[in-house]
Amino acid sequence: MNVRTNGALDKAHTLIEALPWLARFHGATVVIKYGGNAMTEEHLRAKFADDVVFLRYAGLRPVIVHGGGPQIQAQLDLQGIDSHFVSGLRVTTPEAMQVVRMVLVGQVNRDVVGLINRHGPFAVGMSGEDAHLFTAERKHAVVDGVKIDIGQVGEIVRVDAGAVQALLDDGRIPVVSSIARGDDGPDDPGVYNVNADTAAAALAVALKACKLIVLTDVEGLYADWRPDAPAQEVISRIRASELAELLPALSSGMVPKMEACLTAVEGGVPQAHVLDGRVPHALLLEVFTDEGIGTMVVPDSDSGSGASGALEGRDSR
Ligand SMILES: Nc1ncnc2c1ncn2[C@@H]1O[C@H](COP(=O)(O)OP(=O)(O)O)[C@@H](O)[C@H]1O
Ligand SMILES: CC(=O)N[C@@H](CCC(=O)OP(=O)(O)O)C(=O)O
Repeated sequence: MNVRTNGALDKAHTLIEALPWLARFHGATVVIKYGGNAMTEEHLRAKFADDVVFLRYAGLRPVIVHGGGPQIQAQLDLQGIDSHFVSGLRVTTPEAMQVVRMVLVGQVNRDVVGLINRHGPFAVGMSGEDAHLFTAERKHAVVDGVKIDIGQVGEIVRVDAGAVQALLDDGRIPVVSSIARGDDGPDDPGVYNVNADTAAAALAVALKACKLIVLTDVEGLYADWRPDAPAQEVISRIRASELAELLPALSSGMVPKMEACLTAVEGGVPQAHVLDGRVPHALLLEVFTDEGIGTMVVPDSDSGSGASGALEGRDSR
């Protein structure tokens, strides 16, 4: 066998490794939260779009919910509007809300749609306000047992996924901004800012997705996280009850991310993942390889033994 044949065999092996996953996920809905580095670095942005369109051609039904925290922050800074975070959520004044909505719906959503549509007429953008997709009520943060007003931040109380389902049935890739319409009486400000991880989880539950995948800028959930500490250990698989125990000890952006994974799994989504968006083709590595990558959250009832053969490797990680 020559070197060229070896290379071809490697490629064939890679394709065959994907076979059980292709069979398992054919026709399944996957909700992907797009954010972090994967969203800001040009070469990763192109690979993300390749992966999403690959999933679609492979017979899955991908739905994108995008973030945009850094883009919002840049615009707030430019306009001299003060903003800070409490428990991973942006304190949102009416002035900040206008910027959040403009940046997410008018800028980031358009960018993501354009990126995917380089491959063809797949992506259709929508705000969570459209067709009553997300309805929210005012959310308060609780710090050390004290309730704190964080402005126009919403807690999703209803999801009407009809418009998203219709787009999926039409072969499209819905791209959703995490803005919700308000519906809480006379004080209702009309529109709420929702953390994008939280919005993705709510949509994954409503769509009965087979996976929620959250892309971020770390390898996954670190067992003992400290900023700038080298070589930290990533938790590759965690059950819902173990995660619930760990949640109070988590900090910053990981709080809404892991809460989102827990909400999804407790709401019936069989697997929720946090993946490193800095790794090129992270999505394909998670969905179509035996090992998977990042952190996988599973229900307590998950036995950890796969259906057969190659599935066992990853399902028991
Ligand atoms: N246990 C943990 N494991 C991993 N990252 C953590 C942990 N606790 C806090 N973090 C921080 O959370 C950040 C991810 O949240 P965030 O910056 O909001 O991501 P994104 O922009 O992708 O939504 C990581 O970059 C890291 O600084
Ligand atoms: C309430 C709240 O915090 N909303 C977020 C919405 C965007 C988001 O979640 O973006 P990332 O996923 O990039 O962090 C914000 O205003 O930044």
